[in-house]
Amino acid sequence: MTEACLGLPAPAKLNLFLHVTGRRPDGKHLLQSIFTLIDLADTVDLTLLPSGDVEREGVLTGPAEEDLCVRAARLLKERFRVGAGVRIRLEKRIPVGAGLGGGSSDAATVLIGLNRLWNLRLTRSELMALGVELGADVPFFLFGRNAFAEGIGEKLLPVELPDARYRLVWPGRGVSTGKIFSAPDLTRSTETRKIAVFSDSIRNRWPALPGHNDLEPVAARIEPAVQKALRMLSESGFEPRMTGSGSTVFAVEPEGAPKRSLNLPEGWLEFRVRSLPVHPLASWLTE
Ligand SMILES: C[C@@](CO)(OP(=O)(O)O)[C@H](O)COP(=O)(O)OP(=O)(O)OC[C@H]1O[C@@H](n2ccc(N)nc2=O)[C@H](O)[C@@H]1O
Ligand SMILES: Nc1ncnc2c1ncn2[C@@H]1O[C@H](COP(=O)(O)OP(=O)(O)O)[C@@H](O)[C@H]1O
Repeated sequence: MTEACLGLPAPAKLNLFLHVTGRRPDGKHLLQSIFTLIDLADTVDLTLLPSGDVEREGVLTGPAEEDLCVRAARLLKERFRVGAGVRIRLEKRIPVGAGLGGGSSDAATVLIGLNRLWNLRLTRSELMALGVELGADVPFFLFGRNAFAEGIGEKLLPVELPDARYRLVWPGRGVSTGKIFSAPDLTRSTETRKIAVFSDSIRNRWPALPGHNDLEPVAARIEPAVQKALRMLSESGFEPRMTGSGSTVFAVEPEGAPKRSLNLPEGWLEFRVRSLPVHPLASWLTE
């Protein structure tokens, strides 16, 4: 029997490094990156509605057409001519526009949950092909485990990462991904490297992170709070890096290091998180 109500996790991600290696003919940027899942998560509640409506509740107040949960549900409903509907209740913990992939992860969780609630029996790769229509990070969350990414993030290979604790600082505001990618001073031609170069570096040099984030200097220029967050973590003895297009900065927290909180400006947030080896819903994804 199919459940009529599901309460599901949507974990955040970090980009351990992010290289911009070129552009596609449509202007989107080609990347190389390692994505890791972390245990900071939103909760998505899905309730089956026989009426066929897609309804939403929660803290996001923008137009429903821009809500990635609603867009994910409507995409599935229209593509597979589903008669049933859903009420989506979102409990948001992942800051918005933070480079933590919260919206993409929420959308991926909606796809995974509705696949079950609406009894669609779509495979992981079918869900990933739908997911990339919603955003470049969505396929990663449907892939279900830590990954080396190429293309715009849709070409994924599994990668083994050490179990790690990370310290995150969200500097009180988000940054726009579009603004970062359209900046004239963005480096767009970092040389493409083989995945082995990055995995060897992780094996031999951890907790030092491989590579760098090409989006970091641009975000730090556009949003001085990002620069300040990097400086604060660095002055506290960490080796900070920005995730994705920002605004969150993070650092590997060495095992056994003192757990002192940072003295952050008002409105900023600090998170201590652990890496996840697999997505909490990985067992719901079938080949
Ligand atoms: C940078 C990354 C890395 O994980 O994540 P975030 O930091 O946003 O979480 C992603 O590539 C974010 O991809 P995605 O989430 O699809 O970006 P969107 O907000 O849809 O993109 C906003 C705009 O940025 C540009 N864009 C985005 C992705 C890309 N690979 N090249 C681009 O040029 C496009 O002009 C797009 O219209
Ligand atoms: N469920 C959602 N959670 C967060 N942001 C969402 C969601 N649905 C739509 N958005 C929009 O997506 C944009 C990117 O949000 P988010 O995924 O949090 O950031 P990032 O891409 O930096 O990781 C925001 O501008 C926000 O308005």
